[in-house]
Amino acid sequence: MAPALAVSGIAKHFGQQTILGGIDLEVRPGEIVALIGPSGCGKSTLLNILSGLLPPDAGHISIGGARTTGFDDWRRVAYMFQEDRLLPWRTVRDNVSFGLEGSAVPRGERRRRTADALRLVGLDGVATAWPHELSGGMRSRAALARSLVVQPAVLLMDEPFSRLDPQTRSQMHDEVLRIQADSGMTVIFVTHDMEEAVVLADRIIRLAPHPGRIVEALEMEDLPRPRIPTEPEVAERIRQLRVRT
Ligand SMILES: Nc1ncnc2c1ncn2[C@@H]1O[C@H](COP(=O)(O)OP(=O)(O)OP(=O)(O)O)[C@@H](O)[C@H]1O
Repeated sequence: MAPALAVSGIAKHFGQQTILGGIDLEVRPGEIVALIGPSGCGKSTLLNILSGLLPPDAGHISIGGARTTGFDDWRRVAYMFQEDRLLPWRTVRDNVSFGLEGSAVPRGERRRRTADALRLVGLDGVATAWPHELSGGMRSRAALARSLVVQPAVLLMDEPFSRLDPQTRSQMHDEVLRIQADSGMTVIFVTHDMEEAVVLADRIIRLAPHPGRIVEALEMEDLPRPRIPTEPEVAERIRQLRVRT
């Protein structure tokens, strides 16, 4: 099967600085990949390139086996940012349906998909609430629903849960794993939280700076799920990862 996402020779420069110096990566359909590495090594830059927001200076990206050529190729790639970016003047439902704005999806289908996405994250009861009425965890769910409404083949997340308290963060991890298992979508996320990396990822990719490059890929598939961070085997993986970074 073709990789869900493949990048080859991706490079990016800002001024004189080489931020990414030739990244090669293949992610298979349904895989969950964590990108880790020290601050400034180019994780967000790589995610911005994978999302189609930022053009690379060299290299190319394929989605589902097809080389990307234009905006439309990224239709089924969703991007969840560190901040939830909810629009305060829109209800929860209208924030979620915003994910489909500008797409060719007809109105009835939009309504249906929005309701499905809200149900999937457990927010169907607060569809008409305003963002300021929501808790941090609910805002995060709304942001996730806005990403899911496009029915993404690939979900990119840049430290999406870093602002949540540990308990809510752990609930969001369960949600992501449940939704991934149901949908089969591919997930690539950036994190500084080694516990998050171990609990979620099938593979952990470590980057190093100057220039940003991949230095290690750790297969995690041998670690049984569900992964409870306090269980000895899981705790040991987290500890090993912390020592390495
Ligand atoms: N638009 C830009 N213009 C100039 N330099 C930039 C730009 N965006 C990022 N950089 C620089 O590129 C480098 C990599 O930034 P990036 O945000 O990708 O790193 P990161 O690994 O995600 O860091 P963090 O973990 O702190 O989020 C940094 O040195 C940053 O200052």
